[in-house]
Parts: sequence; structure tokens; C-alpha cells
Amino acid sequence: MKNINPVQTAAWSQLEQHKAENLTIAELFAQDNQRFDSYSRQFEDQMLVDFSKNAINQTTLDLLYKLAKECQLESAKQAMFSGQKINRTEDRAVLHTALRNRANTPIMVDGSDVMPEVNAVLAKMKGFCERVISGEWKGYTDKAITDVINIGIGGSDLGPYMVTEALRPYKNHLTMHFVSNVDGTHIAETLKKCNPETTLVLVASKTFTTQETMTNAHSARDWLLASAKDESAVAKHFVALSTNATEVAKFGIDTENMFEFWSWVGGRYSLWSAIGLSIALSIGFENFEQLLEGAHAMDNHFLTAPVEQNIPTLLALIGIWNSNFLGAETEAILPYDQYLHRFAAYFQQGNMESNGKYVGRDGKVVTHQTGPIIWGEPGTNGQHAFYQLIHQGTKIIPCDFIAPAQTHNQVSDHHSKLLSNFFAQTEALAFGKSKEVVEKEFLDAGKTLEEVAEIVPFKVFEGNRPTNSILVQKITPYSLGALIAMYEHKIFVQGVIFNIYSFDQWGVELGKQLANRILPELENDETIASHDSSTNGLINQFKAWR
Ligand SMILES: O=P(O)(O)OC[C@H]1O[C@@H](O)[C@@H](O)[C@@H](O)[C@@H]1O
Repeated sequence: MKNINPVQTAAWSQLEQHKAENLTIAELFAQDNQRFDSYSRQFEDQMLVDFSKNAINQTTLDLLYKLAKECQLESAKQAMFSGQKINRTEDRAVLHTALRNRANTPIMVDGSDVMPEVNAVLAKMKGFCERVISGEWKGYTDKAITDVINIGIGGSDLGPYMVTEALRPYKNHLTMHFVSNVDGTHIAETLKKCNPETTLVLVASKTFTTQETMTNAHSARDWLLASAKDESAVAKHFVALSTNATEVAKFGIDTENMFEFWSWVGGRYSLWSAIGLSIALSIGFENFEQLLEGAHAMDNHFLTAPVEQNIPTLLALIGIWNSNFLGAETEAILPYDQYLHRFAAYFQQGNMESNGKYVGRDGKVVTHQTGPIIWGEPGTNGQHAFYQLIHQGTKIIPCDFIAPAQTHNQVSDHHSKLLSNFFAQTEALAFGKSKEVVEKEFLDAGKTLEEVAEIVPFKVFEGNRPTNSILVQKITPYSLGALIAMYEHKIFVQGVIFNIYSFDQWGVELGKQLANRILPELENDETIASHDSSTNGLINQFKAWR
């Protein structure tokens, strides 16, 4: 991937000038009654993506396409999909797309095709899922498995947890648990709900060295052995999902019970790999394959659709417009679907760990904005909590509204009520409510303008708040796969244009290093003086109080 500073492109300067036109969403709609048709795209019969409620016109889009071209997006896409080592700082290929390459075309890394090993692990996962789900796989007292605990953190937790929650309507009898936090409360509360005789533990860790995961895995192992009193029980109750066979063996898990993946799978892009075993166990392997199919279909769209039809690219470019030209610093992801309650948390890692970088591919500090702050909660809950600031705050917060047209739970008129809120919010954010409308409402209610003059400004909504609406026909394994892949590629496109390395995460290392230095200092009662006065003071008070 070339090193191209986006700020130095011709398109960037033209976008800077174009910004001075101060487009407003309401005026753009007033000028063009076909705006919805021009500024929305459909993905198969699965998803409608409406980006018309952004402050963009055809000139904005043309300049953004030009920016993508000047930043050589097409060759970057080819580089990723073909297995080039685009993760330069770790010298790795980036091939989560190979994990869902249902066409099975060869993909070469270091001279060999990765597809045979991808397919072999999928086959192993399939066989394992069938045995566990059917009850053929037995615990140490010869009982079938009832509960599965996935122990992992970050990319080894967020994806599997988000997807198993999102696809609950497809789940079987197995009860799923996810333990991530090293806070002993997390594992303790989970183990209270489980019986060691019928519990399967998946130790999910790419590196198999992550402190939180290893600590939780050891505690789960102690819990099992306290009942089983026989090391041979471990093989019946523990499997590993990892790239690191040596560490897996050291932990005491037979490598027969290891589901492998590879260094070219980034942690936050790993739910399609063996890390997805909890998903496959929860909804069955065929549904897991549908998830892969949906993602593969989105991969094909991303790879082949021209820029003006390319949904992930359009969303990425509009995001760059909002953040780098209109001053937005955050993006909210707001699913109007209770099953998607972890979706924003998932892409918080996906986006912020990928594009939260201030050093460009040239090794220099960038002068533009890189990844936004991602946050969000399910829709109507947010409306009664933080939407006030989105509507009337001093900050511009572009929002993605996501909703399924069909619900899995048709309970009286709940879904119409939910969706009426979904439609109303983007309308309110775009068009607001003018002073004249507020005054008219008061007049209609029999008040005089004099009486209400003081209160009117507080009831005005200036509008012009950008949103994307993503209407999914129904949340199925297939459509969810496509939706996740769409966001993954949006992040990729932005990383290419920001001229950063999206697939490393050096920013998480310093805290780990310092924690490792502090841990032995907590093992005794000595007064600590080796840090700054704040850190010393906090550690010493902790020691006094514990
Ligand atoms: O899967 P393992 O190796 O345990 O890593 C878990 C997580 O660790 C963090 O520090 C990050 O690096 C994440 O990208 C990663 O997903």
C-alpha cells in the first residue's frame, strides 16, 4: 500500500473549498424531490442504506470519489484481498476475507494457498458442533454438555458475544456464557450458574498469553478439577481457539482439542475464524455458514461494485466528510433491535482499535482527523437518555440508525412503535423545528407571542444533524454477516485514506507493560516510591485499605 498523505491531494483542498458552501440537509431536500433515490443504495434484497440525510450533494460525492482515487483505494483493496502483507508493522497479511471465501478461490500467503487449512478448520468445527449439540460429546461423568463458557477478551469475546446475542432466535438448547473481565466477579458469577459435569469451556485467545484470559481459564480449570479430581477431565471440558499451539499445550489442552487460526486474522476481525466456535455451537454450524455467506456476498460487492454504488466505500467517504470537513469527532451506532444490543460495543473495538492512530504510514504525525470515537446503545433506550445532546447539543454527532423491517417477536404493535421512532428520529435530526413552527404551535394553543417569547428558543431544533439509515429486511445469519462485513470494509476504506495502518494495535501495549511492572509491587505491604507521586499515592492507599 502506497504512502499518500490525503491532506496533500487535490481532492482534499477542493473539499476544503467546497465546505464553505455550508450545505444544509433541509435545503438539499427542498431542491431535489428525488433525493432519496439518488442518495440511497440497496444490497441484494437484504439491506437498504439511505445516506440522503447528510449534508452532501453530487459535488461532495464526486470530490470524495476523487479523494478515494488519489489515495489509490482500488489497489489497496486488491492488496488486502490477495494476501499482501498490508499490516506492515507486524509484517502480516490481512485475510479475514479468506475465512469466508465461499468461492474457495486460492489465496496465497508466503507462496502457499491458505484455503485448504481454512476449510480443514471449518470441517473440524462442524464435526465438533454436531457432537456437542447432539449430546454425543460427553463430560467426565458421561453426561451431555448443557452450558458453554467462552473465555476470551477483546476480539476473542466481543464478536462471538455480539453475534450470539444478535442471532438468539436461531439458538439451540445450549446455554452460552461469555467471560472476559479479569475481575474475579465475572468468572465467579458465571461458574455459579454452571455444573462442571456438563460445562464446556472454550479458551479463546489468538496469542494464548493474554493475562485476563489465561487467569480466567486457570480459574475455570481449578473449578473443574475441584469436582473431577482427575486431570483427564480437562480434555473433555476444555478446548482452545488459538494461533499458538505451543502455549495451548503448555496450558494442558491437548492440541487435538485446538481449533487453529492464523497470524493473518486480526483479533477484532476473527469472529469468522475458529474464534466463532461459540457462535457455531449456539446456532448450529449451518447457520454459522450462512453468516460467512452473507459476509462473502458483501466482500464481493465491496470488491467489484464501482465506487458510486459501493456501500462500504460510500459510508466511509461520508464519514470522512463529516469528521474531517464538518468537524464531527464521534459517530453513534444506534440499533433499533434489542438483539443487536452489543453491536455498537463490537464496532467500538472494530473501529477504534483499527483507526485510532496518530502516526501515518510515513511514520509522521498526521495533521488530519483519523478514526472517530464510536459509541451507542439500542435505539429507544438512547432516546430517553442521551439523544438530547444529539438533537440540541453543541456537537455534531453523525448517527447510524439500524433497524430490521421484520421482527422475530411479533408482539401486538411493538414493532410498529419501535420503527415509528426509528423513522421519526432521523427526520427530526435532519429537519429540526423552526422558531416559526414553535410559535405557531403556541398560537394554536391560544397563547400570545408575548407570553411565550422567553420559552420559544428552548423549543427550537436547528436540525441539520447527519444520519444514515440502514433498514435490514430481517436480521438473519446471512444479513448479519453482510452487515458486519459492510462496517469492516468501511473501516478499511477510511484507514487507507487516513494513510494509517489499520491492522496493528500498538496502543494497547504500554498499559499491559506497566501493569506487569506494578503487579509484583502489590504482592507485599512495602510502601511504593518507584512511580510518579500520583501512582505511588494510589498504590499505597490501596495497600492500606485492602
Ligand atoms: O485473542 P488474544 O490474543 O487473547 O487478544 C485479545 C485482545 O487483546 C488486546 O490487547 C488487543 O490486542 C485485541 O486486539 C485483542 O483482540
